[in-house]
Amino acid sequence: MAESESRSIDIQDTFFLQDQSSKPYIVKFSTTMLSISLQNNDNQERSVLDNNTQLISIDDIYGCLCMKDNKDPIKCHLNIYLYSLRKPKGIIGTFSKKLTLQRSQLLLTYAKLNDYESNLAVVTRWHYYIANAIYLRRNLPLDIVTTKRDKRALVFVNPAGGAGKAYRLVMEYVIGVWSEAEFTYHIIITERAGHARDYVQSIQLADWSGIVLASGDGLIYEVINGLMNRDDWQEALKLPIGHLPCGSGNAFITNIVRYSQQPIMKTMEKFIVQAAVIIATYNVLPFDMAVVDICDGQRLFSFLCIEWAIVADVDCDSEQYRFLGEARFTVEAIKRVIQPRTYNGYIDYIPYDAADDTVNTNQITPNTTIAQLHRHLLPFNESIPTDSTVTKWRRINGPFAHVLITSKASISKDTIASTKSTLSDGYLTLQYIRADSSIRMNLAKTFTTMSDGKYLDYDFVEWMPIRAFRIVPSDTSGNMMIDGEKVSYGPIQGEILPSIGRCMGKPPKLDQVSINP
Ligand SMILES: Nc1ncnc2c1ncn2[C@@H]1O[C@H](COP(=O)(O)OP(=O)(O)OP(=O)(O)O)[C@@H](O)[C@H]1O
Repeated sequence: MAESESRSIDIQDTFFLQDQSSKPYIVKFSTTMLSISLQNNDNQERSVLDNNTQLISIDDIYGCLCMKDNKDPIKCHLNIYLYSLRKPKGIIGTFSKKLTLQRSQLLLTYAKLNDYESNLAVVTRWHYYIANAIYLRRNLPLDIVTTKRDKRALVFVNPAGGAGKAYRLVMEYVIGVWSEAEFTYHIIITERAGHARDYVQSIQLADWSGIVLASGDGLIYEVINGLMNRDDWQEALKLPIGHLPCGSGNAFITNIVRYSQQPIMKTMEKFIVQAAVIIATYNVLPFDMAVVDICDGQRLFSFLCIEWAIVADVDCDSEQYRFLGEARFTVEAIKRVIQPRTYNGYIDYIPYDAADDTVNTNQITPNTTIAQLHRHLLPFNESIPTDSTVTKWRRINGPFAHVLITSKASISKDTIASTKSTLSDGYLTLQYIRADSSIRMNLAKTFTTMSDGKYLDYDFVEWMPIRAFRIVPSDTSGNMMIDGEKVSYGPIQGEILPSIGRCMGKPPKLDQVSINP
């Protein structure tokens, strides 16, 4: 079927609904909507549902499958899978007006013709139209459509991530959704730290539709750095990355869901289903990264944050409470607020200026070098000029209590560190708190308002959008982290790489329709 033809389909037929098997319904499908109406005796159609519930938006359908009836040898079913805002089930739904995202299914039964093969042929045609409409509404970039449509996603499951439940969560909550969506994949269970990084350095890029990490943010960082370490990193970067939240922080998928404007599901089980549906029906979205040089000479790539001071200490030292899952950060933060440390050194930075010359991702060709991405940074042995009349660089001297540089809004599921950031806004946000006589009180206020980012409103928290930075600690030991992974302690510098990554996400939904099939 030509693409132009599939974009303008308009089909209708008569089906039975699973729970109302004696009444025929007229079902229409028109690329963006499925409508269901009861057929009257005089063959007229009549809406069976109230005004809010008679239409199903294609945006809320994540898959459909044809199935044989297990009793009647002639009937064929079209099972349609939905993930949509609905009233909660049971007693909560009776009293609550709030809608929540839920999986549901609509079973349409076809039995108009006299034999199973003929009924199956009709249902197969419906399946084809609906599946194709789901694919087309994803609006994928041409290179993905032409080279990746029949490819599987490479999925890494980290059995050591979070509270160690990744494999169980994937089997219990993800595989079913992906079968219903006909999303194909190949699973690898990581055997050690560094396994996924090594693996992606030698994959054939053409073999895979994308890479999915069932893990926390640490494995995403590993895979991004594995891809960036390839000679063909320019091509490798085009593989979309998906995230199933199975770690402690799970910031990557949190930022993706935030961007989609869907409510973020509270429980781990519902959150992973939400991510599985996004991945199965993903749009390709760009995300910002940062190139980061560390003191031992390594050049690394960050998608989330560069931590020093108290946040790095909390992140690193909470490893001992890994069995607590996300709660590990809270336990360590309380300890650190009671006994705060001060961190000496200085921070150089270039303020963000939208008019600045930055790397345009469309300009990245197979010949682009990493050095060409790295526009503002100088070798560590060259000091940064600080005369503001001749340079864009500025300096802030410590001592500090808190220093954090982020490229996304959320640095974990429960922490918003930059309320205005999106997936790809083209800047990093530098924030810091000075170590002064109110340090304990200021840190207590900060940690108790991090869940919604309100701490950024306090006068003692300073923050600004920046293009590049260099942090030079004067202490010789401590914790320095990139995306939650510990790196060598010492001077660290970095620069934003706008929109250089691709992720499996969902654009904001402007026309959300409420459904109740
Ligand atoms: N089989 C394995 N055994 C031990 N460690 C592993 C294994 N596979 C991966 N890792 C390492 O586990 C580390 C943490 O992984 P991950 O990010 O998935 O979980 P997390 O740290 O709990 O979550 P978050 O990063 O969101 O806080 C990563 O650095 C990764 O290299």
